[in-house]
Amino acid sequence: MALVAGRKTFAAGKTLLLRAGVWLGAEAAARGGNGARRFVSQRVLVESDVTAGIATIKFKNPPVNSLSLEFLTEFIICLEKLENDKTYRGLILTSDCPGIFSAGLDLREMCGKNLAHYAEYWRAIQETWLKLYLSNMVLVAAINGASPAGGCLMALSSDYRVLADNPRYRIGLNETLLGIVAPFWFKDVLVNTIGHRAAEHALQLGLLFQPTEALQVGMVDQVVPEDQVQSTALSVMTEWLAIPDHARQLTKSMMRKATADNLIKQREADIQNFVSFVSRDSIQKSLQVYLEKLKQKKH
Ligand SMILES: CCCCC/C=C\CCC/C=C/CC(=O)SCCNC(=O)CCNC(=O)[C@H](O)C(C)(C)COP(=O)(O)OP(=O)(O)OC[C@H]1O[C@@H](n2cnc3c(N)ncnc32)[C@H](O)[C@@H]1OP(=O)(O)O
Repeated sequence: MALVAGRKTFAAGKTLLLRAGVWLGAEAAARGGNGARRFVSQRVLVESDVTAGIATIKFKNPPVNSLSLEFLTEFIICLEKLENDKTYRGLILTSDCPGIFSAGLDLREMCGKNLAHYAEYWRAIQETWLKLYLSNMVLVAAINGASPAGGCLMALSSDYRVLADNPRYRIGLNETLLGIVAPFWFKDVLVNTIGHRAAEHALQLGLLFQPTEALQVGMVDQVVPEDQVQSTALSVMTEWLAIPDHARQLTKSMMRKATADNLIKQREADIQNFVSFVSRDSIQKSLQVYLEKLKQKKH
């Protein structure tokens, strides 16, 4: 396994510094005789079935799989490796943390940091979304836990969503509850998924849906017993992979390009918007209060 510190070039000629310890290793991990491979990085586990052409990424950033800059850096590298390796036609996204798919953006990346950090962080968020949303692979989200805000966006960016039937696993874009605003491209993805009226309602109220409600509103495609999430994701994947790649990929691109282009053409302005929004005193205060509430919940 190779541990490196280096630079990763992102779109718009910008760079994101890779933190020491990020896995870039080639297929260092175990390679079984049955075509199964397992890549190991610190926060992102990649298991793959080479024969089936299916990889599974398991988020492993305890306690809540928050989308920290370090997590995003590893995640983007894994996605790029899979995307560029024509062995893989399908990717399942799921969590290695019991009960949590992802808690969304890491609030600590948005609090008490300098402007350059906010800009770097937001660029990584944009990059992650663009890579997920425009992936040539079939993406199936096997949602095995709570999935608020940025966690919900990751699921919504997949082609199909299977959610575990557990009332504690709520999913939605709850930004307004934190006193912040979901950016326009989060909103666009939600509108594309559940329609304008339902999205307006959900976004203004910051609704987090229980599984049956999420199914009803169209935020997820299937709700299944918890122990069947992975097997269902796999059988959905098999169905989708039966479609010729070129036809499916062109269709996916036709459906998604305009939404992605909307961000691509104004990436820098979007970063500046985020930086000036999040660095306001009032927003910093709201985020701190929210984080404090999360901490106190336990006591
Ligand atoms: C007009 C122009 C507008 C432009 C604006 C542009 C952008 C602004 C908007 C940016 C978009 C943001 C999207 C987001 O993703 S914001 C993040 C939203 N996330 C949440 O609200 C989730 C919060 N967390 C929870 O609800 C729960 O933690 C849970 C995920 C349901 C899990 O519950 P539980 O298992 O009970 O765990 P705890 O609550 O006890 O948490 C354990 C531990 O983790 C910390 N933590 C939780 N969530 C986060 C997080 N998102 N970031 C950082 N840390 C988190 C929590 O504080 C606990 O820490 P301690 O162990 O230290 O107490």
